[in-house]
Amino acid sequence: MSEAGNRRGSRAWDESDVRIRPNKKGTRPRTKNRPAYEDAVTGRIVTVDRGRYTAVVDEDTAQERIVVAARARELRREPVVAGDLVALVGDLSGGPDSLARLVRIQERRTVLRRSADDTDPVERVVVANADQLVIVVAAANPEPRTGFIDRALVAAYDAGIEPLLCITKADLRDPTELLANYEHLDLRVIVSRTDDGVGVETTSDDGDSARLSHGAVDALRAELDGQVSVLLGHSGVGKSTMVNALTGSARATGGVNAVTGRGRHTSSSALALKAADASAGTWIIDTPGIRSFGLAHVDADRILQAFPDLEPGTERCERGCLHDANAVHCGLDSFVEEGLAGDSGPVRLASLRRLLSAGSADPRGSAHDAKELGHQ
Ligand SMILES: Nc1nc2c(ncn2[C@@H]2O[C@H](COP(=O)(O)OP(=O)(O)OP(=O)(O)O)[C@@H](O)[C@H]2O)c(=O)[nH]1
Ligand SMILES: [Zn+2]
Repeated sequence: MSEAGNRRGSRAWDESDVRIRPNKKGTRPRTKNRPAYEDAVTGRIVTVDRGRYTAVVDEDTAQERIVVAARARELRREPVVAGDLVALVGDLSGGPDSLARLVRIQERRTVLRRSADDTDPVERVVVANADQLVIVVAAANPEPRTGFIDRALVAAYDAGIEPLLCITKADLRDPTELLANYEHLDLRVIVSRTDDGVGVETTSDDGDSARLSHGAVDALRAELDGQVSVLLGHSGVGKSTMVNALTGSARATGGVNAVTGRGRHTSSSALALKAADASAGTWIIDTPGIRSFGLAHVDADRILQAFPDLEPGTERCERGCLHDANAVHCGLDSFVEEGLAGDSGPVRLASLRRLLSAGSADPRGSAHDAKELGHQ
């Protein structure tokens, strides 16, 4: 992960930021043809809707404002998504009907992709530059699915994004049994429940009131502080109830208007929201309609990085070993048997293998899962 200084405001534009169409003669170096855009301003994309890119500029200053932009022609083929840091030129006033021009996309630190599914055969980038993936699962109603959690963990590890498990509705069922599946992972867990007496008053996007326990909301707020966090969860788990508790009334009263200058967010694209009373750079990216992330290109070695106790054991593996349950002569077996990964080695290896199989690219399996996860 790059330094915090790169996170916002800086203009670390890279030569590889953008593909410029080759010039017709093809003789001069491309850079000479590129407009300098010296007056470009950095914006953070909060949402994308029908070819219009909503960005926040001069973030965390008195001039913070929302600017709507269209992509410059040379960027037409580049996806621009929530969380992207972009260079904007033109009318940056943010006034009604003003339209800026988006001329460059800053190199992304991380990328989350949506899985291909029946409605869309292509894996697509949905969120850029996230630091954390908050996997929101209810202890009950709806029933938790460990397969969903496992796939989300794999997607996070693969993307180099820190996962965090948020269990909601612990007032309905004790989540101890569910959490036992994850106790051998190095995974932060926050357990949330309603607290009818003194809980944080909040409302779901559907208008249901709830009081969430202060302890959980505060703990989550602390984990999110200063970070860009993506929230992922099935419909009904209490995600919007929690997001509204964290972002305050602006969103609960319908709107992203505080952030986007528009009415209620109806499209299913990701939406970045500013957390209330948080440090600069604290963003929560909600992902309506996105229930899983692409696992087609998952690299076992990247998952292994989340298991530093096991990783040295792969030196014993044959080249191309997948380290999964079907691997023959996987060096991890003897490494763990000899106790080199400590007492928790065997259970950690079992967890690793479960995750590796959750991320396996069985086309029938993933199509089935995509349906089960209720993709929109
Ligand atoms: N018992 C209990 N109910 C909760 C809790 N958190 C949220 N709820 C309720 O669960 C229902 C669903 O919550 P939402 O916040 O709408 O869930 P969501 O994940 O945003 O669902 P979608 O809006 O469909 O994406 C609402 O009636 C909430 O009041 C909780 O901790 N305990
Ligand atoms: Zn191996």
